[in-house]
Amino acid sequence: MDSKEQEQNQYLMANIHNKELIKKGAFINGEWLETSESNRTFAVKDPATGELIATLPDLSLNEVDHAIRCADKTFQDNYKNTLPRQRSQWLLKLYELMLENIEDLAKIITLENGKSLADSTSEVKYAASYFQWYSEEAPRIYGATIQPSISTNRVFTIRQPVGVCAVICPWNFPSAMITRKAAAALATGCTVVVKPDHETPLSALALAALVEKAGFPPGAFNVIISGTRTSEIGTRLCESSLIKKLSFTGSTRVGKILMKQSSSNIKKLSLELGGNAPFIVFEDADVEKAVDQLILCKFRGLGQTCVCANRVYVQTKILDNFVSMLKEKVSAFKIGHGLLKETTHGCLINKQTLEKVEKHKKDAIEKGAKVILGGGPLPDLGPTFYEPCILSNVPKNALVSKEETFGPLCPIFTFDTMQEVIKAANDTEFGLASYVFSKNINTVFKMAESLEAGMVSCNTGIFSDSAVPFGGIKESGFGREGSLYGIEDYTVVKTINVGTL
Ligand SMILES: NC(=O)c1ccc[n+]([C@@H]2O[C@H](COP(=O)([O-])OP(=O)(O)OC[C@H]3O[C@@H](n4cnc5c(N)ncnc54)[C@H](O)[C@@H]3O)[C@@H](O)[C@H]2O)c1
Ligand SMILES: O=CCCC(=O)O
Repeated sequence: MDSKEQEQNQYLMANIHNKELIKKGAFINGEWLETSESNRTFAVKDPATGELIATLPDLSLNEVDHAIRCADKTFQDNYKNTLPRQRSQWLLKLYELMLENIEDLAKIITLENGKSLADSTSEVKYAASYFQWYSEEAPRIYGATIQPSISTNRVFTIRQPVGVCAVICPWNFPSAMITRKAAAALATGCTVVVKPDHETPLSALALAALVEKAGFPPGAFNVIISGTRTSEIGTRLCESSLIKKLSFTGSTRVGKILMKQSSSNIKKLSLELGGNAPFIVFEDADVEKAVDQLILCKFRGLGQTCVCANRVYVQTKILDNFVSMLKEKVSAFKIGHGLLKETTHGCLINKQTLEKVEKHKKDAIEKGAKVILGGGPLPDLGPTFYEPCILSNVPKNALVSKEETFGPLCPIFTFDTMQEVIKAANDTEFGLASYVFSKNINTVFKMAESLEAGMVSCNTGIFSDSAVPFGGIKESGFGREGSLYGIEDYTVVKTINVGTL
C-alpha cells in the first residue's frame, strides 16, 4: 500500500470509533485473510467524493474454494448439531452487539454506499432485528405428524438445515440484505459463505467482526471478497456441490444467470430480484398521508431500493392537489454528503445509476411528460449527486413504465377507473411490492387481491420488518425472507415413515 492509500485509509479510521470494526481482509474459518495469494487488491471508494476509503485483497478462486470447504467442515463437524438454544444465544448476542455499535456501523454504510446517516441508522436497526427475530425462531423449528393410508404406519416430518449456504448481496443495503439471509441460515443450523458487493464490502466485514465476538464457531460465517472476479466466483458458488443453497438479492438479469448455473446440481434457491412497484392513490385517500408515505417509499436510499415506488398512479380528480403537495415537500430535501447532519438524502452509488435515472427522465419528457420538479445531476456536490425529479402526465409508453429506474425519479401517471389501474399496474414482468391508498375497505381488498405482487402495502409506504415475509412473484423471484416463512428457505423437510406398529 503506498502512502497515499494509507493516508486515505486514515479517513475511515478517523470516522469510526470502534476500530475493531475496520477490517482489511476476508473472513474465512474465523481468520482474517489480509493478503491474497493472487497478490491483487481492489479499492473501496466513497461514492459521494470518489475518495479511497479502503484497499482490500482480491481473493483467488482457490481461496473461495477454501472458504467453501471450511464452511462445509464446520457444518458437518459441529454446527448442524448445535443446540437451537445455543444458536439462539449467539444470534441474540449478535443483535445486541450491532445495536451497541450502531453509530459506527451506520457511518460505515454511509461511507461506502452514500446514503444519509438517518437512512443508514435505520438500516442497522433493521439489519440487527433479523438476528433478534431469528434468535426467537431458532428453538421453534417444528415438523408434523401424519397418519398415512396404512393404518399401522405413522409418519412424521422433521426440518433439517439444508447445509452450506452461499449468500450473494447487492450494495443498496450493505448490512440488511446479508443479515436477512444469514440470520435465518444460522438459526436453522446452516453455515454461510457471504459474498458482498465489491462497492460495499466494509459493512459485511464489520458484521464478521461482530460475529466473531458473539462466539459463533469458526467457519459458521465466512465473508469472501473480490473486486474483479464477481462472475467467476458466482459460477464457483453455483457449481460447488458442497454448497446446498444459494440465496441471492440483486437484479433479475443476474438472478437468471445464477439460476441457470445452479441447475448443474439442482441447488435450492431463493431469488430476491428486481421490482417495478406501482403506487396507486384513489381519490378517496387521505392525500397528504399518501404524499408523505410516497416520499418515504420513493426516496428511501434516494430511490435505490427494490420496493421503491417506480410508477405512481394518481386518480385524475386529485392529481393537481397531489402534485403540488408532493412538489413542496420534495423541494425541501437537503441533498449532501450522507455524514453531514443536515443531509436528508445522500448520493447515488455510481455514475451508471445516475445515467439510468437521466435516461428515464429524458425519455419520459420526450414522450410528453410534464416536468413538475426538474431534478438532475448536481456536479458541484460530487459525481453521483442527483436532485429528485417529479414528472406528471407520464405516457404509458415511457421506459419507466417497463423498467426499474432505481433512483430519485418520481413519474406520475393518471387513471380513472379501478379496472384501468389494475391492468396498468400488472402490465409488467415484475411482481415484488405494490402500494394502494384508499379509505374504502372494499377498494383496498379488491386491489390487494388483484395486484400481481408478492407484497401489497395498503395505506402505508413502508412495510419492511423482520417479522414480515419479504419476497416476490413473477420475475421478481421466489422464496420468502424474514418472518416464520424465512425458516423454510434454509431447511429441508425429511419424512420419516414408521411401519408395522
Ligand atoms: N428483491 C429484493 O429483495 C432486492 C433487494 C435489493 C436489490 N434488489 C435488486 O437489485 C438490483 C440492484 O442491485 P445491483 O445493480 O447491484 O444488482 P446486480 O444483480 O448487478 O448485483 C447484485 C449482486 O450480484 C453480484 N453479481 C453481479 N453479477 C454476478 C454474477 N454473474 N455472478 C454472481 N454474482 C454477480 C454483484 O456483485 C452484487 O453483489 C435491482 O434490480 C434491485 O431491484 C432486489
Ligand atoms: O432493496 C431491497 C430491500 C428493501 C427492504 O428490505 O425494505
